[in-house]
Amino acid sequence: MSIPQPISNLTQAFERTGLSPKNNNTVSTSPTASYFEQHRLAGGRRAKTLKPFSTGDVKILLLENVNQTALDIFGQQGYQVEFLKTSLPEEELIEKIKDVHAIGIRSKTRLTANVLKHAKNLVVIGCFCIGTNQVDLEYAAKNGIAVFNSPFSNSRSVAELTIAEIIALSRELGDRNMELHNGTWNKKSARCWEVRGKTLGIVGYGHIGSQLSVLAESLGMNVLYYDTLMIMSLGNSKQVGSLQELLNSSDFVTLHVPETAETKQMISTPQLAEMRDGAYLINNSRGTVVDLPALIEALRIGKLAGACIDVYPKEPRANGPYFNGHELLPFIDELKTLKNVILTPHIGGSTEEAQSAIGIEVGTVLTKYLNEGASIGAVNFPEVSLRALDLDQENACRILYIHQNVPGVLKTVNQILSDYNIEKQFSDSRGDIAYLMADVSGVNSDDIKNLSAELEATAFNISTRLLY
Ligand SMILES: NC(=O)C1=CN([C@@H]2O[C@H](COP(=O)(O)OP(=O)(O)OC[C@H]3O[C@@H](n4cnc5c(N)ncnc54)[C@H](O)[C@@H]3O)[C@@H](O)[C@H]2O)C=CC1
Ligand SMILES: O=C(O)CCC(=O)C(=O)O
Repeated sequence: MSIPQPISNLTQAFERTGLSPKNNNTVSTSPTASYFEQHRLAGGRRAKTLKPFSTGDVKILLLENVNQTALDIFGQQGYQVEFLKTSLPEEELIEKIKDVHAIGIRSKTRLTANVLKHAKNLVVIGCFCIGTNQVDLEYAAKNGIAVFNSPFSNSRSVAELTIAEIIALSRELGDRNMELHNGTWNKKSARCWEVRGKTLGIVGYGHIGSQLSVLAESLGMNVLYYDTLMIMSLGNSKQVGSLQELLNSSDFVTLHVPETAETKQMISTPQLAEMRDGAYLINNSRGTVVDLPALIEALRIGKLAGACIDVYPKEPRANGPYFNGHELLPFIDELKTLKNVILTPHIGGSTEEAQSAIGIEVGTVLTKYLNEGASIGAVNFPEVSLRALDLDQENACRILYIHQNVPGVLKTVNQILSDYNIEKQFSDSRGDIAYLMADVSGVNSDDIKNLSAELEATAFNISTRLLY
């Protein structure tokens, strides 16, 4: 596995290749030839390599041990990458985010409005995971920062872990393992079951829930699911009309919903009371979805026969002991005293396959956004893309204009562009934000500077980038 180059080495490498930054405060959007080797246009035409309007280099901060595959992609672009294995405390994050153009995180780094307001050069955020609840998506959009995630690259890993946990709970594997590690032989079958013929209740039948449904049926389980949307049942699974119906009818309940206001503590004392006596609960979604003290009580009184928990209301920033007053401690201390409780450190999506696929997926979309402006797949932003300019298109530039979604913008923009030939143009909006991409020909470098200045000066401007 190659180790990311320190920034100083990268700078030297840029100097050798003549791509050295002259001004570190501006965004370079200069992809390397290798990127465009992979991006040929249909019909054998070659995509034109868009060069930066402003000189400088893209600086990317990657936190939380993002996979090597992403580092390789950014490395090929010649971006300056700073890579850290952990997330950062807020003050350090604010310091580091000040001058980066892109940031890559996983589930722990909180990109709040307070952090993002310091990110003056930030163009794009990559969540190298499914969940995006850790980012203030609205604040980011209003400030012209697109956010991308990886919607399904780790879904299978979570589904497989859940299958393993269903069997582990049913056979009390965690306890038998601990006992033998601690010197006790305890061969027992009482209250240990096969999973065949049991009912699995899935809350949230999205990418993970539906994949899990197929795997569970292959083990001979009956599958029920509850979702706020009407979703096609896979195999013999059945959608139920209410959470209560699912809780009443399931031997295992597993949660696969996102963190939202509606899912906060959706499993608390009343819902636990609705579960079957001796049922099991699995939470591999988000820590806020389950009321942990209520779960602890349900386990303590024997209402539930066991639980698996992968996610917690507040999780440690880095690997290692979480003691020293961490919020997790009181919960874990109580959970440790209970039978048949399996605790994992948020590893649902942590497999080599998932992390490598996520690195490639998010690395690629961030690169496309930085280099071409394509926002397809953004979770907080209008989704816009244009086919590339042809290699032989001289004197052309691409305008990326993020603006407030108010009447009169296009009139103003088209007025500014009216002296040039607009090759193609596309615009879309999402809530208060709109994004216009236009390829304009017949422009020289002075025209490009003027266009940029005029667009930035419009009253609706949030962010303007020009690529040529
Ligand atoms: N433990 C881990 O390492 C991982 C955890 N996750 C968590 O799992 C969650 C689910 O992931 P996916 O299946 O990919 O998401 P998804 O978006 O494909 O599916 C979520 C489903 O939940 C449903 N839903 C939303 N609110 C609901 C509610 N109040 N009641 C019932 N259903 C509701 C949605 O309609 C959707 O069908 C993620 O948002 C993430 O927080 C994801 C990956 C790894
Ligand atoms: O692997 C991670 O860091 C987070 C996984 C997760 O929870 C997600 O993908 O939403």
